[in-house]
Amino acid sequence: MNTPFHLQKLEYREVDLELTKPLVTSSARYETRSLLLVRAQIRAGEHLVEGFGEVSPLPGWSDETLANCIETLDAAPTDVEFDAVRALDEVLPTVAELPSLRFGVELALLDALARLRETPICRLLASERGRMPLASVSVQATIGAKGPDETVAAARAAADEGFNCVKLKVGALPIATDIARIARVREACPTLMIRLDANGAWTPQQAREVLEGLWKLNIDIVEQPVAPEHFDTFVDEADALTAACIAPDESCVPAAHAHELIDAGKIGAVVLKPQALGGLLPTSTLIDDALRKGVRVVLSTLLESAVGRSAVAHLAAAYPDVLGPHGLATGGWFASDLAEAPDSILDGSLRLRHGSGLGFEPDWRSA
Ligand SMILES: O=C(O)CCC(=O)c1ccccc1C(=O)O
Ligand SMILES: [Mg+2]
Repeated sequence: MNTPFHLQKLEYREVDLELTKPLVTSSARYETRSLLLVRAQIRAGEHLVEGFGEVSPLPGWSDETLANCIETLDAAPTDVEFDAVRALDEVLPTVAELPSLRFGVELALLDALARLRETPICRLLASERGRMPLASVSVQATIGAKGPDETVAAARAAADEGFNCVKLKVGALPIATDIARIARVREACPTLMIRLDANGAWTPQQAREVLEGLWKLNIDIVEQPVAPEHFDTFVDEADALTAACIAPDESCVPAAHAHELIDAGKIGAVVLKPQALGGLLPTSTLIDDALRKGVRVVLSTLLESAVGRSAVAHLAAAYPDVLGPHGLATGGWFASDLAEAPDSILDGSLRLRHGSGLGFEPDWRSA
């Protein structure tokens, strides 16, 4: 990835994509997804290539807004030299300060560079570590905060489609309802891997009660049971086997805190969202850290379009030693998207698109 190149142009378009139904979590409700589709044009020797990226901070998830990103991008210099994509932090420091903007611009550069090399992004990333990429990655079915009957129906449908893991959103409904939902899914699907994501909604006391009642149901991971301000103490006070099932998600932002949590050796798993962590490369540093510490990694999206989802899928594919399943089965939430064909998920595995870079070119004109 140490090919020097010249960034000639960095353009963007604002895109609003409609969701099939509002996404409801314990903390927010989203009806459409607003993002910037970024296009970078790079020159290396006599070769001119383009690459695409997506900037999509999720309102309520971080302080950065699309307006901040636009303002910063408008003011950023182009016509700049890079000796490698990693030089982004020095070459465009204002861009690097906003995680989603850094993610989108870095992705456009990686996509362009991979196209220049005529190789998929996953291969570019894997070859840095002397690995071959995976052709498909294991993914979980993410199920929203629906009532017990609907939750069971969604979990059954996922299991019938071949998913071996579901993640239930919890914390938005009364605790007794959540417990009933989880117990009913376990009863209906005895061999399914079940994960939970509370998005920080429970108080430490509530989380303790729920977690105590859950061990019989064989829950794999509980994402962010309590809010970030309580998370570190909560983990410190949890017994070792409970802590092994707890994974920070919101608590992984900023990335420096994710490094701290991984290095402290107190959690069994970590959820990493490259969109919130500043890009694929900063996330890969965190994955390397987690692998060294024996912490399981789940890669996840922040409700991105096909561009952002593909980027995360390429990162997952670049790490054959990271099993997931990853939080990448969210393409179905979009009524319209930036790729022509939907994500190919069969038997709980997402197949990477063949071709250079991301494996497809979003339609710039109609975006
Ligand atoms: O991780 C997944 O399974 C899918 C993505 C997901 O759950 C999510 C999507 C948008 C915003 C927040 C979250 C989350 O993990 O909390
Ligand atoms: Mg989460």
